[in-house]
Amino acid sequence: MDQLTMKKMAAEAALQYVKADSIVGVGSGSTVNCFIEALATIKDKIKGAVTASKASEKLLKEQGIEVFSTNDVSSLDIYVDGADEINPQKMMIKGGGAALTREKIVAALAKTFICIVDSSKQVDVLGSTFALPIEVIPMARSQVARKLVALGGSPEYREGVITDNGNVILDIYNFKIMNPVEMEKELNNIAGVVTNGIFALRGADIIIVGTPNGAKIIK
Ligand SMILES: O=C(CO)[C@H](O)[C@H](O)COP(=O)(O)O
Repeated sequence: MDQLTMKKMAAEAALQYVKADSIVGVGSGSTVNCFIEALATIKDKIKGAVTASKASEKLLKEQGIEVFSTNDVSSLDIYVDGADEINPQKMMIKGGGAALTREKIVAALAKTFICIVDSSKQVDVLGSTFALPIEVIPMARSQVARKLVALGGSPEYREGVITDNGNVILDIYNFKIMNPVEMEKELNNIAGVVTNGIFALRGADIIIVGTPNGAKIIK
Protein backbone atom coordinates (compact mmCIF):
# COMPACT_ATOMS: atom_id res chain seq x y z
CA MET A 1 0.00 0.00 0.00
CA ASP A 2 1.34 3.47 -0.85
CA GLN A 3 2.28 6.08 1.80
CA LEU A 4 -0.43 8.57 0.82
CA THR A 5 -3.19 5.98 1.32
CA MET A 6 -1.80 5.20 4.80
CA LYS A 7 -1.65 8.94 5.61
CA LYS A 8 -5.28 9.31 4.51
CA MET A 9 -6.37 6.38 6.69
CA ALA A 10 -4.72 7.93 9.76
CA ALA A 11 -6.20 11.35 8.95
CA GLU A 12 -9.73 10.04 8.52
CA ALA A 13 -9.53 8.03 11.75
CA ALA A 14 -8.72 11.25 13.63
CA LEU A 15 -12.19 12.61 12.82
CA GLN A 16 -13.69 10.46 15.59
CA TYR A 17 -11.95 12.72 18.16
CA VAL A 18 -13.43 15.97 16.81
CA LYS A 19 -16.11 17.29 19.17
CA ALA A 20 -19.22 19.11 17.97
CA ASP A 21 -19.02 22.94 18.12
CA SER A 22 -15.30 22.84 18.91
CA ILE A 23 -12.33 24.74 17.53
CA VAL A 24 -9.85 22.18 16.23
CA GLY A 25 -6.07 22.61 16.41
CA VAL A 26 -4.55 21.77 13.04
CA GLY A 27 -0.82 21.27 12.32
CA SER A 28 0.83 21.14 8.93
CA GLY A 29 2.28 18.80 6.33
CA SER A 30 0.95 16.31 3.80
CA THR A 31 -0.77 14.09 6.40
CA VAL A 32 -2.47 17.13 7.90
CA ASN A 33 -3.56 18.15 4.40
CA CYS A 34 -5.46 14.82 4.28
CA PHE A 35 -6.95 15.66 7.70
CA ILE A 36 -8.08 19.10 6.45
CA GLU A 37 -9.88 17.39 3.54
CA ALA A 38 -11.54 14.98 5.97
CA LEU A 39 -12.44 17.83 8.36
CA ALA A 40 -14.16 19.66 5.52
CA THR A 41 -16.71 16.82 5.34
CA ILE A 42 -17.89 17.73 8.88
CA LYS A 43 -17.25 21.48 8.74
CA ASP A 44 -20.87 22.33 9.64
CA LYS A 45 -20.43 20.52 12.97
CA ILE A 46 -17.40 22.53 14.15
CA LYS A 47 -16.81 26.19 15.00
CA GLY A 48 -13.53 26.34 13.11
CA ALA A 49 -9.80 25.80 13.48
CA VAL A 50 -6.61 27.27 14.87
CA THR A 51 -3.60 26.39 12.82
CA ALA A 52 0.18 26.23 12.88
CA SER A 53 1.14 27.38 9.39
CA LYS A 54 0.18 29.81 6.68
CA ALA A 55 -0.09 26.88 4.25
CA SER A 56 -2.65 25.08 6.45
CA GLU A 57 -4.52 28.35 7.02
CA LYS A 58 -4.89 28.78 3.26
CA LEU A 59 -6.14 25.21 2.81
CA LEU A 60 -8.62 25.47 5.69
CA LYS A 61 -10.03 28.69 4.29
CA GLU A 62 -10.30 27.17 0.81
CA GLN A 63 -12.36 24.39 2.39
CA GLY A 64 -14.67 26.98 3.98
CA ILE A 65 -13.44 26.37 7.54
CA GLU A 66 -13.12 29.50 9.69
CA VAL A 67 -9.61 30.08 11.07
CA PHE A 68 -9.21 31.73 14.49
CA SER A 69 -6.08 33.36 15.92
CA THR A 70 -4.26 31.55 18.75
CA ASN A 71 -4.66 34.75 20.75
CA ASP A 72 -8.45 34.37 20.66
CA VAL A 73 -8.45 30.84 22.11
CA SER A 74 -7.61 29.87 25.69
CA SER A 75 -7.52 26.11 25.10
CA LEU A 76 -8.29 23.47 22.48
CA ASP A 77 -9.77 20.00 22.97
CA ILE A 78 -7.53 18.46 20.35
CA TYR A 79 -4.53 19.27 18.21
CA VAL A 80 -4.00 17.07 15.18
CA ASP A 81 -0.58 17.02 13.53
CA GLY A 82 1.87 14.77 11.71
CA ALA A 83 5.48 13.96 12.61
CA ASP A 84 8.75 13.12 10.90
CA GLU A 85 9.56 10.46 13.52
CA ILE A 86 7.72 9.14 16.56
CA ASN A 87 9.06 6.82 19.26
CA PRO A 88 7.20 4.34 21.52
CA GLN A 89 7.01 7.03 24.27
CA LYS A 90 4.99 9.20 21.83
CA MET A 91 7.84 11.72 21.54
CA MET A 92 8.44 13.16 18.11
CA ILE A 93 10.77 14.91 15.72
CA LYS A 94 8.84 17.54 13.79
CA GLY A 95 9.68 20.45 11.52
CA GLY A 96 10.25 18.78 8.15
CA GLY A 97 7.94 21.50 6.82
CA ALA A 98 9.69 24.23 8.87
CA ALA A 99 6.56 24.95 10.97
CA LEU A 100 7.94 23.56 14.26
CA THR A 101 7.70 26.72 16.38
CA ARG A 102 4.07 27.46 15.56
CA GLU A 103 3.29 23.74 15.91
CA LYS A 104 4.69 23.79 19.46
CA ILE A 105 2.66 26.90 20.25
CA VAL A 106 -0.65 25.41 19.06
CA ALA A 107 0.13 22.00 20.60
CA ALA A 108 0.66 23.75 23.96
CA LEU A 109 -2.96 24.97 23.84
CA ALA A 110 -4.40 21.48 23.40
CA LYS A 111 -5.71 19.03 25.99
CA THR A 112 -5.06 16.11 23.62
CA PHE A 113 -2.34 15.93 20.96
CA ILE A 114 -3.26 13.43 18.26
CA CYS A 115 -0.33 12.51 16.03
CA ILE A 116 -1.28 11.10 12.62
CA VAL A 117 1.45 9.23 10.73
CA ASP A 118 2.05 6.42 8.30
CA SER A 119 3.99 3.46 9.63
CA SER A 120 7.32 4.63 8.11
CA LYS A 121 7.52 7.32 10.83
CA GLN A 122 7.78 4.89 13.76
CA VAL A 123 11.31 4.58 15.22
CA ASP A 124 12.81 3.28 18.46
CA VAL A 125 15.31 6.15 18.84
CA LEU A 126 14.60 9.70 17.62
CA GLY A 127 17.15 10.87 15.07
CA SER A 128 17.51 7.39 13.54
CA THR A 129 16.24 8.33 10.09
CA PHE A 130 15.42 12.05 10.06
CA ALA A 131 17.60 15.13 10.61
CA LEU A 132 16.55 17.28 13.58
CA PRO A 133 15.32 20.75 12.50
CA ILE A 134 16.20 23.81 14.58
CA GLU A 135 14.62 27.23 13.97
CA VAL A 136 17.27 29.91 14.40
CA ILE A 137 17.33 33.73 14.38
CA PRO A 138 19.22 34.53 11.13
CA MET A 139 22.03 36.59 12.76
CA ALA A 140 22.87 33.66 15.08
CA ARG A 141 23.09 30.99 12.37
CA SER A 142 26.88 30.43 12.38
CA GLN A 143 27.35 30.54 16.15
CA VAL A 144 24.42 28.16 16.72
CA ALA A 145 25.88 25.81 14.10
CA ARG A 146 29.22 25.77 15.97
CA LYS A 147 27.45 24.86 19.24
CA LEU A 148 25.60 22.03 17.47
CA VAL A 149 28.90 20.66 16.16
CA ALA A 150 30.25 20.78 19.73
CA LEU A 151 27.24 18.68 20.79
CA GLY A 152 28.23 16.04 18.24
CA GLY A 153 25.85 16.92 15.39
CA SER A 154 26.38 17.84 11.75
CA PRO A 155 24.19 20.89 11.12
CA GLU A 156 23.24 21.95 7.61
CA TYR A 157 21.63 25.23 6.66
CA ARG A 158 18.30 24.58 4.87
CA GLU A 159 19.06 26.83 1.87
CA GLY A 160 16.25 29.03 0.61
CA VAL A 161 13.84 28.29 3.48
CA ILE A 162 12.48 31.13 5.63
CA THR A 163 9.98 30.16 8.31
CA ASP A 164 6.58 31.83 8.80
CA ASN A 165 8.35 33.73 11.62
CA GLY A 166 11.12 35.09 9.34
CA ASN A 167 13.85 32.77 10.67
CA VAL A 168 16.12 30.09 9.17
CA ILE A 169 16.37 26.33 9.72
CA LEU A 170 19.46 24.28 10.59
CA ASP A 171 18.97 20.51 10.18
CA ILE A 172 21.20 18.37 12.42
CA TYR A 173 22.27 15.14 10.73
CA ASN A 174 23.79 12.09 12.44
CA PHE A 175 22.17 13.00 15.73
CA LYS A 176 20.65 10.10 17.66
CA ILE A 177 18.67 11.48 20.58
CA MET A 178 19.02 9.15 23.56
CA ASN A 179 17.38 11.49 26.10
CA PRO A 180 14.80 13.58 24.20
CA VAL A 181 13.53 15.59 27.22
CA GLU A 182 17.02 16.75 28.23
CA MET A 183 18.11 17.39 24.64
CA GLU A 184 14.98 19.44 23.91
CA LYS A 185 15.81 21.69 26.89
CA GLU A 186 19.53 21.88 26.12
CA LEU A 187 19.03 22.92 22.49
CA ASN A 188 16.45 25.53 23.46
CA ASN A 189 19.01 27.08 25.83
CA ILE A 190 21.41 28.01 23.02
CA ALA A 191 21.23 31.77 22.36
CA GLY A 192 19.64 32.34 18.96
CA VAL A 193 17.60 29.12 18.91
CA VAL A 194 13.89 29.88 18.66
CA THR A 195 12.93 26.27 19.18
CA ASN A 196 14.00 22.78 18.17
CA GLY A 197 12.03 19.98 16.53
CA ILE A 198 12.07 17.60 19.50
CA PHE A 199 8.55 17.30 20.92
CA ALA A 200 9.26 15.45 24.16
CA LEU A 201 8.35 17.85 26.97
CA ARG A 202 4.92 17.90 25.35
CA GLY A 203 4.64 14.68 23.36
CA ALA A 204 1.56 13.18 21.73
CA ASP A 205 -1.30 11.64 23.73
CA ILE A 206 -2.69 9.46 20.96
CA ILE A 207 -0.92 8.15 17.86
CA ILE A 208 -2.93 7.07 14.84
CA VAL A 209 -0.77 5.04 12.48
CA GLY A 210 -1.89 4.30 8.94
CA THR A 211 -0.74 0.75 8.17
CA PRO A 212 -1.39 -1.67 5.30
CA ASN A 213 -3.92 -3.32 7.66
CA GLY A 214 -5.83 -0.12 8.48
CA ALA A 215 -5.55 2.69 11.02
CA LYS A 216 -4.03 1.58 14.33
CA ILE A 217 -4.75 3.71 17.41
CA ILE A 218 -2.10 3.80 20.17
CA LYS A 219 -3.16 5.46 23.44
O1 LIG B 1 6.39 18.80 11.40
C1 LIG B 1 5.84 18.96 10.33
C2 LIG B 1 5.92 20.24 9.58
O2 LIG B 1 6.76 21.16 10.21
C3 LIG B 1 5.08 17.84 9.72
O3 LIG B 1 4.09 17.42 10.61
C4 LIG B 1 6.03 16.71 9.43
O4 LIG B 1 7.07 17.19 8.60
C5 LIG B 1 5.31 15.53 8.77
O5 LIG B 1 4.98 15.86 7.47
P1 LIG B 1 4.20 14.89 6.50
O6 LIG B 1 2.84 14.69 7.07
O7 LIG B 1 4.19 15.64 5.18
O8 LIG B 1 4.97 13.59 6.40
